Amino acid sequence: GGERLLNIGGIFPIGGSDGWQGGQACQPAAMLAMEDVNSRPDLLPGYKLNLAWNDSLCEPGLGAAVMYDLLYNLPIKLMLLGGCSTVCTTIGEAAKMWNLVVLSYGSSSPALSDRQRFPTFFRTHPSATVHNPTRIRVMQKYNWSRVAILQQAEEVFISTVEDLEVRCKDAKIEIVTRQSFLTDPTDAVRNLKRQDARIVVGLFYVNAARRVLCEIYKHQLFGKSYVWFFIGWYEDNWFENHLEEENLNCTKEQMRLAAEGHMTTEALMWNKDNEKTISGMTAGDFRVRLNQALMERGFENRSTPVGYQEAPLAYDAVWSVALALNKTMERLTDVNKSIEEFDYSNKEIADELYKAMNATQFLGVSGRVAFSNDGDRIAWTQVEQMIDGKYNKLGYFDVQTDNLTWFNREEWIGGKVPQDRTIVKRQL
Ligand SMILES: CC1(C)CO[C@@H](CC(=O)O)CN1
Repeated sequence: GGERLLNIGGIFPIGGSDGWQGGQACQPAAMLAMEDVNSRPDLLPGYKLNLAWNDSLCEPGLGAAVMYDLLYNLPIKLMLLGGCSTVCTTIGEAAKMWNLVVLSYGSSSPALSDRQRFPTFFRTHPSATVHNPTRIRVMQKYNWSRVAILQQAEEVFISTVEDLEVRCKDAKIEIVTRQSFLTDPTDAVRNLKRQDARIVVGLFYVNAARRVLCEIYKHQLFGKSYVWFFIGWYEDNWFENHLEEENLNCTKEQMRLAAEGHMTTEALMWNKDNEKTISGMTAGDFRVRLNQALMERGFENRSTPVGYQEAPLAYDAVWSVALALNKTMERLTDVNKSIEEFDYSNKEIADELYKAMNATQFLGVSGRVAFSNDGDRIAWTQVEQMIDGKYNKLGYFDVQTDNLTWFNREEWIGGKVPQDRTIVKRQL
């Protein structure tokens, strides 16, 4: 009661069917964090953080309209929370006109790691390029120095592959071929076979992944002589679902056979269950509270809403904002200024807010929260392998310390590590 408000804006992708409707779980998660930071007497003393938000449907046009509505109406907002990549490329670029920091909990596009275009953009969601050092590290572990790339022609995968190519060159790993397709992977998969590709990195959305897997089956590009790297954030039995409705002419058994043994990489978005974080909760505690909040909104606990996996990123994004505002207020007090003077044109305060966000460091429910100079989330990744139709954790990779934690659980169909090329035995 009687506290003054510090206002921030929020744009969440909730409705619609394009892109990622992750606001369904991320907006409730953000509200949990709002509750928690506002009940901390040591944070923003004398003030209460207030979030004004609206739904972008993950559409850039509507996202821009929501942003203008937030910024052309009082109260003045001190920062913006953003969701999916397409919306963040729009608001992230426009925000500099209002000297506003934009913090995204749900954007993976590598294009957003560009300080020229997005000078005030940060994200608690890692860029899709976070997988690449992990892919390279696993290739080096098995001495694979001849690999192929198969990708869907989508912006996020095109820019991820560009990053992967640079890293392969640095690591002296030859990319024997790079095949891309729009919707039908038939020709691309056939070309992989023609080039005798054995170790393939596949980058596509989950519906395209099913089409690729069926082609892999038809061209027999699976089994003891092949290793496929797929993306790890598809739903668990993605390769058996929706086969009829997507007109896949492969049976469940054929899809399972083709999928056996493939590896995946993904960014870790949930901290280790039992470690206490800045809020006092463990990630396990957070999961319980999030499930409760989602039940109260009518989500049955069977159907996890879109964005459940990314919910810790939204929770930690609000903590990042609160900590940055807190640090800025302390610094402004030292120079006899107040954050209440911010009016979108006050560069001095905007610079303090930027510097505070840039220096963020804390343990959140999504793990250690820190940003690179491009505003990118620095995150751990995990490697899994499909064994008997189930994903087994093979290890974790921390790119900052170049540390690979490996459990030695991998299994190879032929009983030994597949080769990256045909070995021609010389007749002695
Ligand atoms: C891991 C995934 C599904 C990647 O896309 C993000 C959405 C986006 O980049 O627009 C959300 N998280």
